[in-house]
Amino acid sequence: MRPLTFDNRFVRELPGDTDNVKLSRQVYDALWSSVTPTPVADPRLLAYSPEVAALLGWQAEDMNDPRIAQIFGGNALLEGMQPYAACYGGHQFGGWAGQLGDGRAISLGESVNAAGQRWELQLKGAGQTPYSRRADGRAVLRSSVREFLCSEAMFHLGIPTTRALSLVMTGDKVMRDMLYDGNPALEPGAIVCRVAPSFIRFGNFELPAQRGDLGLLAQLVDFTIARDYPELQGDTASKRAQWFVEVCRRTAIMIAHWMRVGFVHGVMNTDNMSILGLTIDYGPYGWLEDYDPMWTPNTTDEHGKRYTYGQQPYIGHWNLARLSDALMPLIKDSSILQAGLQAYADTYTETFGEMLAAKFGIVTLSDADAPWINQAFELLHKSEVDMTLFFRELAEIELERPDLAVLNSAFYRPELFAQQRGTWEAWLQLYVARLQQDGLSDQTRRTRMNAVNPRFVLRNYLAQQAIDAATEGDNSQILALLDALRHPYDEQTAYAHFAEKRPEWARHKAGCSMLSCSS
Ligand SMILES: Nc1ncnc2c1ncn2[C@@H]1O[C@H](COP(=O)(O)OP(=O)(O)OP(=O)(O)O)[C@@H](O)[C@H]1O
Ligand SMILES: [Mg+2]
Repeated sequence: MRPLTFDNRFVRELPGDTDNVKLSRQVYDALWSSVTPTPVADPRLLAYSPEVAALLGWQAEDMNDPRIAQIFGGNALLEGMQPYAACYGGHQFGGWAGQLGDGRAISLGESVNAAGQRWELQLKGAGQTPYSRRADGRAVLRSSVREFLCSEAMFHLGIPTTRALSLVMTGDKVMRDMLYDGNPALEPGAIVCRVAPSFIRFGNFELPAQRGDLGLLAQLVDFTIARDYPELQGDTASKRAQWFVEVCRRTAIMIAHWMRVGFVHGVMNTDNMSILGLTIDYGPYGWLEDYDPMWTPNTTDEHGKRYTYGQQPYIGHWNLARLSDALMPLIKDSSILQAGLQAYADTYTETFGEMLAAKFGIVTLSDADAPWINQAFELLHKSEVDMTLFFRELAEIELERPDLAVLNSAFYRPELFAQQRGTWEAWLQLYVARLQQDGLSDQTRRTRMNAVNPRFVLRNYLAQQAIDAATEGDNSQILALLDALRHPYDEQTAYAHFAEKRPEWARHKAGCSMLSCSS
């Protein structure tokens, strides 16, 4: 196996915990604790991402080395790794939750590849840390398969995200109450190795701010700017101001992409918001099937409906406002923070507007387009239409012979389509008239639309089928899905079965239509 070069700036430049016990506790005056992964019984590599391996400088022969399962199962370290768990807090479901920290994520080190790119490696489910609270620090197979596949699916969809290098089954069992209904059971354990330039979250800044530790806060802010935003220029105050605006901008772009593809994060607490604007923590996430802005996959949020699809742009703003509260004692000038929040709103509106235009195959949207676009979304909701299939098939409309039949496969309930047929026909006329104004050929429009409207997303039931097979010892579906999701905008007829709408059996099944945070 080719060696990796490590340059562990986070632990080298920032203060760490002086106490070396794993015991769950409050950690002050420090941003991390040194902690090694807890060994597992029989680590086996179930899958890996060749693209992420390549980022590190590894090829198939490196990944086939038996030491890979040992390292990414937490039983061995590579030369240069300095494992640690980060100390952070967060607002969860709208309230301040105090210290949280990496309860089960252990960063192994910051590898620097031949091109000079920094990729931090982090195990999720590697055992207890000082931040585990009352939990075991482990992760189950089902949640690890979901994290592994979705990280890579999101990347290939063009969405900023943490990546996943490997999926290792540990050979140990983990006790979980999957539905939080008082029926805990043993499940197979697994570990994902995630990869990102940085795993710093909004919550890393909030915790020292809440504790009034301005020195620590300033150190972390200036470290983040120096390591992760090296392009920012100027004196310290100016860099901090530009940085906050940039964090806001990136967060807006990330969330606009989620809305474009129908991704619902499910648990947008501030400890799950990356300072780089990357999608992080693939827990109870889900993909919209029938279009419903009020849908959330997270059973914990079933009644609160805080983290539904439609709320995400607003929650992004709310979370940035909490980050801005944390930075206020440091940045002091509220107009700077206000400018950042305004940049969030403006960037979101502009980016999502462009995406919406592209999704419908329109060159540029204007206010005059609002009525027919709003009507389209109302109809999608009322008629129970699959969002992904709708936009993909909409590209097949021909201006000379517009025919609603191209959309047939997107309807979950044909009887609703039949009932609302007149409204749909009227809408189609408006849409076609609007397309004619742009004068694009059918072919040009189709190509443009298919570049932003995926054929393949990680449908909730597909992930569950891959999990069920893996639990029986068959990883072939994980590999097939990983492969299909590599080219989400291509037709890939060989994978047509992964593009089908949710089957009826999955409508109310756990793991397919609803997920708890238990993982
Ligand atoms: N130390 C832990 N051990 C086992 N399970 C945990 C632990 N910490 C969190 N979890 C599980 O994960 C759920 C979500 O927790 P949280 O958002 O803190 O982070 P996470 O999912 O562990 O990981 P990350 O944000 O790093 O992706 C919790 O409801 C719990 O089920
Ligand atoms: Mg989390």
